[in-house]
Amino acid sequence: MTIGRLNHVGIATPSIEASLAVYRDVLGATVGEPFDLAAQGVRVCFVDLPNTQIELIEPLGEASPIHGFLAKNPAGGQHHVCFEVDDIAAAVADMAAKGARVLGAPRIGAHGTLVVFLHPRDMGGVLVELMEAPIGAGH
Ligand SMILES: CC[C@@H](C(=O)O)C(=O)SCCNC(=O)CCNC(=O)[C@H](O)C(C)(C)COP(=O)(O)OP(=O)(O)OC[C@H]1O[C@@H](n2cnc3c(N)ncnc32)[C@H](O)[C@@H]1OP(=O)(O)O
Ligand SMILES: [Co+2]
Repeated sequence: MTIGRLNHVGIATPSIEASLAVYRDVLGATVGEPFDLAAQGVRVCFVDLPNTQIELIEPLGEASPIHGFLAKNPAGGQHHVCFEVDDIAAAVADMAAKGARVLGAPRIGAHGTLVVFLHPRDMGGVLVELMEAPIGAGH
């Protein structure tokens, strides 16, 4: 497996509305509309940049996978990086064969394609998301 483009950087925040205001009103970026992704336990808002996206994520309740992160980092902060891959099943098999802990089965992510996470202890302290690139993404 070879990782492809940096699809997005995930930023955990206690308030999507406050964070998107910073990107839109202070930094001048184009921000999308926030939406709930209940299956992943997060509310999401994308910030469009010329070369990638910022993914603002706010927890939907205490069962959210980012609840613990925000308990340790109440102001929020960088949570994960997401790289595109061509074939997520092949990527999962390759990562497992190389000893990286794959966190659960692939599931539909915020872009409507399959995503999977790799444990930060096996990724140099960074939570890594692999995302199957949309067909026709042209990379
Ligand atoms: C919007 C949908 C989707 C998309 O399409 O883009 C998303 O991005 S959803 C994003 C949120 N979802 C996830 O994060 C799912 C995967 N995450 C997990 O399974 C867990 O969060 C976790 C990574 C296993 C952490 O579990 P948790 O119980 O919160 O923490 P622990 O205390 O057990 O942590 C163990 C260990 O890992 C360190 N850690 C935790 N989170 C991070 C992080 N974001 N970045 C770097 N390191 C992290 C934590 O500090 C512990 O380290 P040690 O103290 O050294 O053990
Ligand atoms: Co993400």
